[in-house]
Amino acid sequence: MSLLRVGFQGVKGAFGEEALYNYFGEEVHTIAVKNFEDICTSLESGTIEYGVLPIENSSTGAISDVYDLINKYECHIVGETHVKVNHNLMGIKGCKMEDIEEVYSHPQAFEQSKNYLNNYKWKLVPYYNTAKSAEYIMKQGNKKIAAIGSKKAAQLYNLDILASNINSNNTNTTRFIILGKKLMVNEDCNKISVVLSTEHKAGALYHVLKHFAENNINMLKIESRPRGNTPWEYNFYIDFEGNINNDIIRKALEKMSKDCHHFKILGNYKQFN
Ligand SMILES: O=C(O)C(=O)C[C@]1(C(=O)O)C=C[C@@H](O)C=C1
Repeated sequence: MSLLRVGFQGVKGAFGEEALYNYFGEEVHTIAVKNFEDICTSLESGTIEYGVLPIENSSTGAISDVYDLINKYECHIVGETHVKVNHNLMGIKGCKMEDIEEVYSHPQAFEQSKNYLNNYKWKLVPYYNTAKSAEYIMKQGNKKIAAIGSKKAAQLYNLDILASNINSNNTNTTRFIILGKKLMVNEDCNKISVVLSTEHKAGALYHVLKHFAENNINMLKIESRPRGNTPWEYNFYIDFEGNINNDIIRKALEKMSKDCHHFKILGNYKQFN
């Protein structure tokens, strides 16, 4: 039997890899890619059947690049999972705090560890991914550079942890989405994500959102992102409860789409709890 090919960003020890195993279990063929966008292009080309991307963090909010990607590419959200994210400062064996001059990590990790990092004057170097930063530190073998990442990354790349759990918030959690090529709906799906844009006129968004209230549909989240080529116009990403095979939901979605310029169902999946 051939294993499912599932992609994550980074290298072994990335939080994305942990999310992947949480969702699919260990019996999968994992494929590591360099950038978030590579997950979407790999789905498009068929190199992977599913991909895992971080979309939101409990302390720092939306991961905007991923919001933009799921609108840009023909991919769909087929699931979600949460990972408790604890960040650790790590350096090569024998490295001491006073040796450190530069710290490598993903910008999200810097943001999530802001309070701790504010106590030091280190140069923060944004890098592809937390685990990729740990791997880089190992390869450099230089005591002046450290990385921020998972405990697993420290173990895998033979690094010493100099400070553990440096995240500002001890409930720090990242929500990951599972992307597939097609919309997948079964009776367990209870969360829907859509992206839409409206005309730039008074009441336009209200006319879309009123369908939620009128049909007693519970909205879970709304996020806005610039549309890019039309300054000061926005795409709205909305998560709400429901299954698209339900008549009330289907009719509400039809009406909503008529009140929008752009309307795309991103996915119907089982909410993580
Ligand atoms: O997966 C990783 O290790 C990453 O570096 C990415 C990422 C992210 O983009 O949010 C994943 C989880 C944490 O929130 C910090 C960083």
